[in-house]
Amino acid sequence: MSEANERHLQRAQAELRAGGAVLLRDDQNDVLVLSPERAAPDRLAALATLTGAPADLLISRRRAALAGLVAPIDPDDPRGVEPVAAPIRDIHDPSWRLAADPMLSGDGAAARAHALGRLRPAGRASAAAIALAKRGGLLPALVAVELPAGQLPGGATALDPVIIDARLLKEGQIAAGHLTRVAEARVPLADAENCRLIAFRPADGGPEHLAIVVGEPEPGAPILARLHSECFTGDLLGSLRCDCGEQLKGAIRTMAASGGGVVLYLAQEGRGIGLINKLRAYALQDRGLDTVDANLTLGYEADERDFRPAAEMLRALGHTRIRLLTNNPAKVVALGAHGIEVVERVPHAFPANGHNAGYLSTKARRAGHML
Ligand SMILES: Nc1nc2c(ncn2[C@@H]2O[C@H](COP(=O)(O)OP(=O)(O)OP(=O)(O)O)[C@@H](O)[C@H]2O)c(=O)[nH]1
Ligand SMILES: [Zn+2]
Repeated sequence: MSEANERHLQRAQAELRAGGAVLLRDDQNDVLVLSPERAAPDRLAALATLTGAPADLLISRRRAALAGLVAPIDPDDPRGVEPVAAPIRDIHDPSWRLAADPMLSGDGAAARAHALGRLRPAGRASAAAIALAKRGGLLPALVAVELPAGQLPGGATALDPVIIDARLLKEGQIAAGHLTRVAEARVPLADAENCRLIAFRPADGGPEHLAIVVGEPEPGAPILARLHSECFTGDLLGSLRCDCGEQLKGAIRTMAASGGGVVLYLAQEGRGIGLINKLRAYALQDRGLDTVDANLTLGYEADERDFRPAAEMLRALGHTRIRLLTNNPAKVVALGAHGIEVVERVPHAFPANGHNAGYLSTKARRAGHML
């Protein structure tokens, strides 16, 4: 993707996050959207009265099923993450918001069914809008109106939308972007005195990824490496809900004890759904869902990560053959697909504590982790 397009996407994402409107253009039809968790009620009302037709709530098919709008859908059915559109009968009647509530709280199925009309599959521009919301760490639930391609009704000018080409959000184009190595410093760690941090900045202006270079890993040799997705709760606070803190410190210690290695600290909090949504997923887990179903309920995939930036960083550091510390076979496959040879998978498991046994067994049972 060109730098101008990356910049444009970032602008659209920021606008949606700030409660503003985005118009996504496609050759079928355009769609004008607002995020109901961010946009002011008067803006939502202005959007809903823009054309003669009602505005739609765009949500995942699974969320629609959980909200009682369509028949239940099997947890492993891939159609669950497809976006659907449900007409909002009256934007001023807050019942429709129950289907856009992260927790799907209350016993609002009847109210939801009354507040929302007959569901239909979302078009391409709407699917792109949902991808934009996900990129921005928002709940994938949007209020939208469909417009004929290339037209913007007079009333829409007041909403002052950022206009983007929906095709920019096609999968594969959004993620990697090229990375620029921007800063480097020596940072002695308690567990690894000889340590350097190298920061990489994505072209789209997204958050930076870090390489934690422990010791002196030899370029060309199959070095020890770990892909570690950011976990504020586990890495920083020592949360017992997951195993991230131990895995991070454990990797650094293992590398320091064996001559060196590289931990890639990836800005992919919550397996790519962001911290806010991870906290929402935790709240759903406290109601009995497992980590996979919690993500799916929010309208996210079980794992939204793209490991291309990791492969790119390894290549930039001169390491194309690695021994990967992981229990996750998907990381081995993803690196292989992006030109990094994983010559060995090194198991990286830690004993369960009193809080994360269920989390770990779900990883093994539903995400194929070798635990
Ligand atoms: N959505 C979600 N993310 C979680 C949850 N618990 C931990 N995470 C995130 O999961 C990620 C953990 O990733 P990693 O440890 O890199 O990877 P992994 O897929 O578990 O694979 P390993 O290499 O075997 O550790 C971090 O971004 C955490 O924030 C959860 O319950 N829900
Ligand atoms: Zn964690």
